Amino acid sequence: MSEALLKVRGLTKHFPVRNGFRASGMVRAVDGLDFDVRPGETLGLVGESGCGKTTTGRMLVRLLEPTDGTIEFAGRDITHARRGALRPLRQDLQIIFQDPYASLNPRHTVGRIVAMPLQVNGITPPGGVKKRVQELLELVGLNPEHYNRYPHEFSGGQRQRIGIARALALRPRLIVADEPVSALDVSIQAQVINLLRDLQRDLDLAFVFIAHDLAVVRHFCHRVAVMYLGKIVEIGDRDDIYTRPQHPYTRALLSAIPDVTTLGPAGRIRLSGDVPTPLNPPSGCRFRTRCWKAQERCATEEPALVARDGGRQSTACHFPEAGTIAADTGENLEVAP
Ligand SMILES: Nc1ncnc2c1ncn2[C@@H]1O[C@H](COP(=O)(O)OP(=O)(O)OP(=O)(O)O)[C@@H](O)[C@H]1O
Repeated sequence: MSEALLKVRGLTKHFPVRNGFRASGMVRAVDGLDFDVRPGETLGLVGESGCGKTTTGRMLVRLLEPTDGTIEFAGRDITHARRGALRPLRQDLQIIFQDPYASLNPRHTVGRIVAMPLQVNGITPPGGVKKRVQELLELVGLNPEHYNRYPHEFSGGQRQRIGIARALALRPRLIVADEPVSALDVSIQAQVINLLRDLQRDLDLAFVFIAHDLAVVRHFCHRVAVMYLGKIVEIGDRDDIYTRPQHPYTRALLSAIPDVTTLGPAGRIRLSGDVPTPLNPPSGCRFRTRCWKAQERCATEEPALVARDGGRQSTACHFPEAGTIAADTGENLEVAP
């Protein structure tokens, strides 16, 4: 098994909440994440809105300063890398944002947008910047002749392709893709996902793929980490997570996918109540206030991520589920080309 490209340990982000000038509390957005990503691998980060996915992604590419924990990339501790040290890092580590409308400067041509990372990093590729940008446009399925056009002249899917071309300009080794298709029509989503998959194969890219849509994650990711209220509650190989989820929350999330109809005897699991506030998360297991299996111990003892199945799957639950999901969930979840 190859060495981890990205190694995250105890990664934490707390945002202070102010009442006027006084700090009145902490939003515990991300609270002690541990995970690795190997070269060429895609790790899916899934969970409901507000569980800390975007905050995690932004810390990974150092757009946000972690409160605690460490981020190691290619054997280097980059947790608190300063501006000068970040420059070479930016080449290896890129981000694609959710909103292809907001993430492209409307006053710049496509050529200028895609060339920006090259120029900021003072890189002149052989053959020149224009040639490289046109190659990149071609690589993501856009017409290189559109070099001088503006973002508003493109559809949503095409704009996301422009964002992908920009992320690829420096030949990164890892891309954090933050909900890259959720703002797009379903038919376009499949095209962009297939593009990312092709690029991954051809360029040996690693991805941290942030999404709330479990069907998309299944199609694209090798491993999956399920987050709830700032914590990873379960992480493992994709097929294990989808067919043998052990954490009640993972089972509930999976049961909400329309095609997963026979989730054991329970069928569709409807979680009661709202996600508690990260300002004051529940003691013990954070999921316990919505968990049908919760017992006294869950309120007092925080469950650790415990590896099972020879380390392929780890679950943070005092009373994990056993057994396989009966449904053949694979085929129905294919994203059409
Ligand atoms: N700058 C900030 N200041 C205070 N709280 C913040 C800040 N950024 C995020 N949060 C809070 O941190 C928590 C996690 O937010 P985050 O955006 O990371 O979640 P998410 O899982 O990506 O959700 P979504 O899918 O809606 O983007 C939320 O409660 C959010 O309100």
